[in-house]
Amino acid sequence: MSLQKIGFIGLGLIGGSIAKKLHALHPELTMIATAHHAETVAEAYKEHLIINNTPCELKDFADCDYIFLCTPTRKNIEYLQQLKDVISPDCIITDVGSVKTEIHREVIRLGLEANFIGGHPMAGSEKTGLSNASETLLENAYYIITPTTKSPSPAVEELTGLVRSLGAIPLVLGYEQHDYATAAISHLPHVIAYSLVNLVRESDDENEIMKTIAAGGFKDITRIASSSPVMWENICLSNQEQILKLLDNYIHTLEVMRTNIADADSPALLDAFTAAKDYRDSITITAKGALKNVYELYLDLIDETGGIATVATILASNNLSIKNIGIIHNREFEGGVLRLEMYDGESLALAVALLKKHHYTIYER
Ligand SMILES: NC(=O)C1=CN([C@@H]2O[C@H](COP(=O)(O)OP(=O)(O)OC[C@H]3O[C@@H](n4cnc5c(N)ncnc54)[C@H](O)[C@@H]3O)[C@@H](O)[C@H]2O)C=CC1
Ligand SMILES: O=C(O)C(=O)Cc1ccc(O)cc1
Repeated sequence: MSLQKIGFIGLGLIGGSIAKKLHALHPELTMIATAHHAETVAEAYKEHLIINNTPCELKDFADCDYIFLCTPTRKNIEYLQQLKDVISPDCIITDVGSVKTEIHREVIRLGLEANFIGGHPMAGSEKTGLSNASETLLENAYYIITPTTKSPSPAVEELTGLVRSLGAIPLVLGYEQHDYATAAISHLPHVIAYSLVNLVRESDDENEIMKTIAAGGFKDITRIASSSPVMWENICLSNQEQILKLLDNYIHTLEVMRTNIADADSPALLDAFTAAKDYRDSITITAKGALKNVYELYLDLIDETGGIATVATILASNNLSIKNIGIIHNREFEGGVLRLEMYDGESLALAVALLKKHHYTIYER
């Protein structure tokens, strides 16, 4: 590719994953980075991702074609001001932050619109840091791109191509539209998960009975409460306005739910639960959802030696590669099932058909 030098400010889960994939694709690319912890930079150097073994100074970013801002949202904004006087005229600064309006407003205030294109990969997890970064993290995930009114079209096309080369699905959106949507599908759920965990923490007794018996449902909806507190404090303040709007609506929904439970209003409860179930069930595993697509199936494993090998052989002999495999034991699948993850929707459909032909019971979701 024509790009020669890429700089990273922040090299954690997201910055690290982008750097790892770019390095795998283009080992000749020169990459540099700075991060809060010098060890992160040293580690990235050891992995041959970057050419500096101690954190760069900002002046080192002067000849970068692209600079990826990959720190918490409010920190990214602080870097804009400092980069303004450093970057070359053709440099594109892009960020991966979860909120877009605030950074776009700062870009406009600083007159940096011709040098900025916003970005937000809709992939990630509750984990942090370079050690959890992976070159496959962004595969099949939407990557939202928010150009400014002055972002050069060739640069937008180039970034779109770069995003595609990371294995992600580029989607251009306006920054305000982005922030309302992500407040609903990402930011509010994190606020709810953190609050629910705190409610249980405060309600538990000294023997921690609640914690001990916490089952799949609680764990499913609170996994994201293990996310980085600093990152989420930043997001809540960066997208305060949109989160508050949706939080108010959500509090109202909870009040209605409370009234229906207090009034023992069965029809109202059934209506609410059925509407939610129908909508949730319509978010299929193969549809391009907001987050990374997972092409998975579950099957009852025949309880015999070599059971997993038999399944793997059926798939392999039909040229189907398994991306991930594991045994699940939980209440939902009482006997335990085998979980298989395939690379794409077509492979998933073929795998389902083949295994059904071999009389396996398949569960899709
Ligand atoms: N974690 C996730 O699932 C996703 C996160 N994001 C966004 O990506 C950005 C980075 O998040 P993660 O990579 O998950 O976080 P992380 O905690 O894994 O990494 C953050 C990186 O920023 C560095 N950093 C923090 N403060 C700094 C400072 N003042 N100067 C220089 N470096 C600093 C840290 O040293 C670390 O390298 C955030 O803006 C977040 O909103 C976007 C999509 C998904
Ligand atoms: O862990 C999860 O399920 C996430 O929701 C990850 C995530 C966190 C922040 C984002 O801006 C986008 C994705």
